[in-house]
Amino acid sequence: MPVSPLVLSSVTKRFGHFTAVDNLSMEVPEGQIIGFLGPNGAGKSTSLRMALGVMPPDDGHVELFGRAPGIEALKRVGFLPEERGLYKKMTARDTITHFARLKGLSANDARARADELLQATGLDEFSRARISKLSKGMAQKVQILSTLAHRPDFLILDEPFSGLDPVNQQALEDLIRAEHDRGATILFSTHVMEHAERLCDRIIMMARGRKVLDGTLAEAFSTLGQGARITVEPGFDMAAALANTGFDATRIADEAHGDTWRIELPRGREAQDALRAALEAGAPIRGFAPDEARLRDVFVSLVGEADAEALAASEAAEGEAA
Ligand SMILES: Nc1ncnc2c1ncn2[C@@H]1O[C@H](COP(=O)(O)OP(=O)(O)OP(=O)(O)O)[C@@H](O)[C@H]1O
Repeated sequence: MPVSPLVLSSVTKRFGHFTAVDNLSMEVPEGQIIGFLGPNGAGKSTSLRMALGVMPPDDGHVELFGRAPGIEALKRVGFLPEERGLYKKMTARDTITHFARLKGLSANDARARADELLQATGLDEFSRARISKLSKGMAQKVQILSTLAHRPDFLILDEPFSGLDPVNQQALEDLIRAEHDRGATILFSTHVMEHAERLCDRIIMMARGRKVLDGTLAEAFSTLGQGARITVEPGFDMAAALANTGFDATRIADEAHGDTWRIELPRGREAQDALRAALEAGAPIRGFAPDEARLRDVFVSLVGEADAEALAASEAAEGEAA
């Protein structure tokens, strides 16, 4: 049996009276891409810091490649922290070379690897530019390349997509797939569920320090029954309107043009039946579609509206920052 790169067993972390991570157990098996999901403040970064041994848990224990986190295991890890930061006066090439050397590559190998990565990601013409001259997104790409320069067996990326524009987000998805094809195991945190939907073998969802889901994408979607989506004028309470019809409604998005509700379909009833019930209940309908479940719907259905609002707030904060 191969040793899993990471196992957390009943790990808890408190800050004063506040429990940031509550009795978390999770495993990252070799060769998988795992998405670690949840809104800001869910406890993702704290869990990753404990995984690396940067912060000891108050309870429970951590195994990185089968042992308590230590120097040998950490050589096999590439970690992108949430706090970004590079030496501003170094060039892009020297930065990547420097990090690769710190992790044990020879000077020649490190430089060759820096050149290869800069070329593969379209940054070769900036290879001799100082970090201070690069855009924020480009500097972040250089930091990501520095994280994987030593060809780590295990990549731990804390919010790697945050701060990148859509083109660079796509490029990063491609890079993660390429690293996976090279044989790396990958754990990345995000509050943007769509990246996980496209990339992951498995996902682990967190809310308020607790794990709320751990499984394959198919398993995640199977927690939702069949459904329909109905968009109504803002403010209309679909849950109340359908209260006696046998359909459960959860608001999944509120936008200027209307509120979208997901209607859970009991066995044997169709999306059209839900539409009919909504019309009979006087709903001011603006849109209707049989449901194509998304991961964020799984999250909302598992954690309820309060945490769903926290997720929406994280996404909004990201939009402002980008
Ligand atoms: N060193 C600390 N001292 C006190 N509270 C902390 C500390 N680190 C984290 N917290 C709190 O623990 C909670 C979990 O934070 P954490 O950073 O792990 O969440 P997260 O899911 O990674 O979200 P984010 O993306 O915002 O970092 C938050 O409420 C945060 O304020």
